[in-house]
Amino acid sequence: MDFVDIIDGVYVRDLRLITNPKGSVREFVRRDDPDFPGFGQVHIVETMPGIVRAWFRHYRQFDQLSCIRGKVRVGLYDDRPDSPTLGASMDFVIDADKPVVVGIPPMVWHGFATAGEVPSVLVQHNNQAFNHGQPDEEKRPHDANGFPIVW
Ligand SMILES: Cc1cn([C@H]2C[C@H](O)[C@@H](COP(=O)(O)OP(=O)(O)O[C@H]3O[C@H](C)C(=O)[C@H](O)[C@H]3O)O2)c(=O)[nH]c1=O
Repeated sequence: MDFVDIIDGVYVRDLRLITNPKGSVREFVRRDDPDFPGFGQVHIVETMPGIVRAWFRHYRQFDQLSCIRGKVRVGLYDDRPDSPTLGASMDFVIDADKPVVVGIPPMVWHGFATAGEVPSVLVQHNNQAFNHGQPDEEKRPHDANGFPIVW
């Protein structure tokens, strides 16, 4: 699942999964990636079945995420007035067994939900550290008006 340009600046890039009798290895983010946005922090997000985490957007922060357990539905919506893909949305499922990295630029609305019956786990790299006093984040309810994706 390699796709780009459905929403300007978003990408979904396949990660190589190396498996052997010991288990598996995958590279997530490298500083020599052509699209490396700079290091901020890495954090892990577990989400229970039936839970929707949406909607969010960041003013300055670039997110990169990958599913490392279970499956996660990802929804993205572009309402940036100056974007060539204004109005576009993406709605797809990522799977720990078919690893991808999803890149989400600042100001693109995004949300996640566990797809399936087991808790999902995302590993997330952001190009800035979470500011506890003043998060670089705007939130809307998952069922807010004006979004083209129904969770
Ligand atoms: C991202 C982040 C969050 N937090 C705190 C802030 C809250 O007190 C708590 C998360 O609470 P909750 O699970 O209600 O969060 P969501 O509203 O689902 O959103 C969070 O998880 C989704 C998946 C997002 O991508 C958001 O960026 C993130 O804020 O962890 C931290 O202490 N450090 C961090 O780096």
